[in-house]
Amino acid sequence: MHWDPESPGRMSPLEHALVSWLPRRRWFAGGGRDPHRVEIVSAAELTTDCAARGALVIVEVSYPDGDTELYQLPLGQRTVLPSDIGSAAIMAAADGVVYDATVDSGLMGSLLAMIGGAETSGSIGFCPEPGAWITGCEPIPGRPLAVEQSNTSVVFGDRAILKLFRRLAPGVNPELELHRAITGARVPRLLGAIEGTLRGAPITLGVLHEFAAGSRDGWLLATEAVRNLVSGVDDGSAFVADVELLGAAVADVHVALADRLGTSTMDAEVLADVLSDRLDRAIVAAPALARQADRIRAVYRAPGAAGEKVLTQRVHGDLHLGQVLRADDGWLLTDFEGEPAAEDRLAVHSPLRDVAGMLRSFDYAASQVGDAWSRYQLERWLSRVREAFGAGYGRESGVDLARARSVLTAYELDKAVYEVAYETRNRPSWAGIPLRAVAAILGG
Ligand SMILES: Nc1ncnc2c1ncn2[C@@H]1O[C@H](COP(=O)(O)OP(=O)(O)O)[C@@H](O)[C@H]1O
Ligand SMILES: O=P(O)(O)O[C@H]1O[C@H](CO)[C@@H](O[C@H]2O[C@H](CO)[C@@H](O)[C@H](O)[C@H]2O)[C@H](O)[C@H]1O
Repeated sequence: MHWDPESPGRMSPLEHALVSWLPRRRWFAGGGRDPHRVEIVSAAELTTDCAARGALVIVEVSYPDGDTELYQLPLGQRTVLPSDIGSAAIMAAADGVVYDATVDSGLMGSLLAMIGGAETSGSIGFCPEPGAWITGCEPIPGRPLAVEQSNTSVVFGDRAILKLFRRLAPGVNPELELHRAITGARVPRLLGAIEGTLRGAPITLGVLHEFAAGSRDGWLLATEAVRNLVSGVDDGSAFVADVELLGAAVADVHVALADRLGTSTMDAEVLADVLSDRLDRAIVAAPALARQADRIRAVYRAPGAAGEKVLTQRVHGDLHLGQVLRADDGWLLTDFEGEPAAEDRLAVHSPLRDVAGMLRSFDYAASQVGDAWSRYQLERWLSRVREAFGAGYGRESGVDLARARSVLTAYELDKAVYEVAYETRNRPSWAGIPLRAVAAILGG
């Protein structure tokens, strides 16, 4: 097949086509660089009952500066294409077109059935979780989510959602590792996974979860609440009450992670060094931060100066309103992969890191509208939201956020600094939101 690995050194026609196709994908993380070489390093053939061939392919992308990255490409090949294939087509060959298979509902159905059937293909295993309804299931057509993010998620009849990781790193993906550990906590139920080995190391290609049908994400709900507040539809109290439940859900997940994966302590000086390294990297993307660097580092050092120890554990790592779903029976936390492209040298953090992420997210939501009167209203609403989140979090975890103020402030500042870099790279017109937060924390 076109996706069979070639002998090293030569690029196949498909690899050539991928050199220009890949950088145009939303999930491609090359940071504006164009690869000069793509090599197929693994291909696991799919078992299909439709008129298509398919495979889960792993490619290694090389850049002129010597850097390399691994990506997963689910590929299909057909002579008669599915309708609406759009930009999924990669290469036309005499025996059919090769395309991104996530748009092919039949091939995605085959993938689901392979997980249900506990199949293996090459070095890849399709693994149902014990007792999950997926075991032995028939293929259900799958449709990709309209919003493409860092990865590609495919929904099966509102029953299951399969996240196919795009950029791959050796090792078990934390999304799978943490979900397996905290089954029963406020996260969507894990139904299965696609995992295997590459060059002798474990690798996770996909995770399958119960789909939270009818749920809405926290960002939609928060920005709707902000609009309703400023247009006088209501006083924002309904969302404030819901945020207390969100605080309790985050605490529930933290308690489960601590119970099942353990806790440890860290000197606050170590945390200050880690946050300081992150600041150095943020300054590369957003040099304007350099002017405030000394004052930022002073905030990071404050807990150490007070002789504090920091309780650490596995955490979510990139918690914000877009990562929480309000389902009929309460909030669920999703997407445990941590920050995209995280270069953090710590595997564990204080759970206050996630609390800080949510607090920053409320600020983002409140920054979506803006004249002087609404700013005044929104500042008051924001205090209520922060208080409600802290109350729910404290009730469920026993942690009094007011007593953890200096560590929490260090994490809030760290998140705002990260956001300045993230926005400068990805959405420059949003950079003012975290820049104002950095100034407010330093001034307060
Ligand atoms: N179990 C689920 N049920 C319903 N929607 C979900 C579920 N898990 C994730 N989603 C939605 O799918 C989208 C992509 O998920 P996410 O984990 O954030 O992917 P990515 O890693 O690509 O950022 C998000 O909009 C999220 O709200
Ligand atoms: O969802 P991802 O894991 O890709 O997270 C990245 O992108 C987020 C934006 O989509 C970014 O979040 C920032 O913007 C959000 C509003 O769009 C806001 O709610 C968050 O608080 C803010 O951090 C996230 O930081 C980034 O890692």
